[in-house]
Amino acid sequence: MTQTPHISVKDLNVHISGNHLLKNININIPDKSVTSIIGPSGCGKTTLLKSLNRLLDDIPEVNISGSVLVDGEDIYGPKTEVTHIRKKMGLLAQRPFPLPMSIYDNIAYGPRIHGLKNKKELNVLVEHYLQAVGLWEEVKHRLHTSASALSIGQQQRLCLARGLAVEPEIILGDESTSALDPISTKTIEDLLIKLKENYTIVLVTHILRQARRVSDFIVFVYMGEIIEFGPTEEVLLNPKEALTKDYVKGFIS
Ligand SMILES: Nc1ncnc2c1ncn2[C@@H]1O[C@H](COP(=O)(O)OP(=O)(O)OP(=O)(O)O)[C@@H](O)[C@H]1O
Repeated sequence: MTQTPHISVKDLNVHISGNHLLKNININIPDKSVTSIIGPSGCGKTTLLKSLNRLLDDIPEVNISGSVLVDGEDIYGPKTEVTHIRKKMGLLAQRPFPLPMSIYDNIAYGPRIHGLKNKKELNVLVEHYLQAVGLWEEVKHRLHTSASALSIGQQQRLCLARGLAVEPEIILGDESTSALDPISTKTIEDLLIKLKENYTIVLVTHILRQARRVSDFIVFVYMGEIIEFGPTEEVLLNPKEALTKDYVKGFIS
């Protein structure tokens, strides 16, 4: 793989309540590209994604060993602060969760927490990130109305904009289009393809066609193990491993 890794996972093992959910995970996730994690239900896709920004920490009876290097820094290192790690990553969940406030305040929320108070600068920033997700024209006349009045697809783009406004380097998406209609799904997919110019993107998806449309690289996970990792066309059209072949042909689901 020629691209520089942005995230390097080394010998990662995750146990929850004694169950070995991720087994000896080793992977270099390339910078400024889309990597999709695919695999059957319950194979550990979301667990792997969550391990990348320490979202597993709060689970009772979790045991994590190995390392996840982001920009060369081990996020599980004893001196690493979780807030510092999370600031680098924006998470787009399955369903949009706009904050119970206006469209404007949703975007301004993160920058305000980080100390930005100047109204003009906030205005510029709110417009910039709403433009970035293609929402500006749709909402510019109602910025101070409640975000919850937006459609689900618009809310998901708002959540993406809210995440981008704290200037992460990495976007993590967990089945981020599963609650959306086909048009909103396409809008989010097109946005992710555009955003990879500036961000490293890691997605979990169970939709193979989506993985093919948006990803540069595919990780196929089966029963907590990485079976195959490589460029999208190779893994989906010409897989090396028998298990991957069975999965892409629909023999295992
Ligand atoms: N907090 C938890 N406590 C106990 N078991 C868990 C927990 N989180 C996940 N698991 C178990 O870990 C396994 C992997 O779950 P995970 O959500 O990572 O799979 P997945 O591949 O994302 O599945 P799906 O496609 O169905 O969302 C499953 O057997 C699940 O029940």
